[in-house]
Amino acid sequence: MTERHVTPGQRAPEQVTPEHAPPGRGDGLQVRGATVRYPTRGGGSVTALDAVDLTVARRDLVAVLGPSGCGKSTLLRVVAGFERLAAGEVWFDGREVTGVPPHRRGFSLVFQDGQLFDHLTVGQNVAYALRIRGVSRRRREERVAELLELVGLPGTAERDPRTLSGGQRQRVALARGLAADPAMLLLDEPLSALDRDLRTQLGADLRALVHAAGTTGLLVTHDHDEARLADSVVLMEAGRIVATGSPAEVLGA
Ligand SMILES: Nc1ncnc2c1ncn2[C@@H]1O[C@H](COP(=O)(O)OP(=O)(O)OP(=O)(O)O)[C@@H](O)[C@H]1O
Repeated sequence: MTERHVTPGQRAPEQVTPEHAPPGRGDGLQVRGATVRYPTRGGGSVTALDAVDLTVARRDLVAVLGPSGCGKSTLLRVVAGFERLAAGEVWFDGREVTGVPPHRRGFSLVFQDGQLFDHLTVGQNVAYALRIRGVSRRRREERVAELLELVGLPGTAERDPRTLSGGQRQRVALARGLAADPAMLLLDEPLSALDRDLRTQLGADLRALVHAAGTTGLLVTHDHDEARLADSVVLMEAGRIVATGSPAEVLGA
């Protein structure tokens, strides 16, 4: 993130931060004033996101960290295009995408449990988006081999996903998410279903993977160690961003 060294209350007056720049300028993701309210039973509403500003520079991996219910997943869904905003805007690479439906944003989502298709092979899972796009079989096979290599599972294209470990399945889910060259990779607690060792292993690779794939990543997590893997960390509380900076700045050394 370009405002990596800026935390609330520490902004030098002469500094022009992306928050103050008009949306549309600059590469990467800009969320401006995003507000999401959910209706409650009594006819009122709960504010899940309260005028949130978020900037993610292209090719960075940013972690959104915070306690349960603080609005992390809602923010991720706003970026993905699954939430109706009560106020605010979402821009990517200088283009406003606020009203653009999820499948037209060119972003990929990876969830906690990977959600692989068990009736398909590993390779068919990874190639899924390419097949829908009509990419030739030969090119698909090449790309699948590249991606499986990238996630540390070379030579597994013919495997049945049910024979893989939890960590391997998450790697396949990441490869599948990257197959269509997404402009953004949106990761919702991608490691939390894994046991500690696998979490450490895959976590250590995650930032390198995002960088190697040349994509921009947003990682939602409630785990401090997981957040440390990112280039920068955004800390949320009760629907607001309360700190932004490098992992050391936000979480301490
Ligand atoms: N569909 C919904 N209808 C009503 N309220 C919702 C809905 N989705 C989320 N909320 C509320 O919005 C707030 C933010 O929820 P969100 O799922 O974004 O939090 P979170 O930080 O991702 O939590 P967790 O880590 O537990 O997944 C919470 O108070 C939650 O109860």
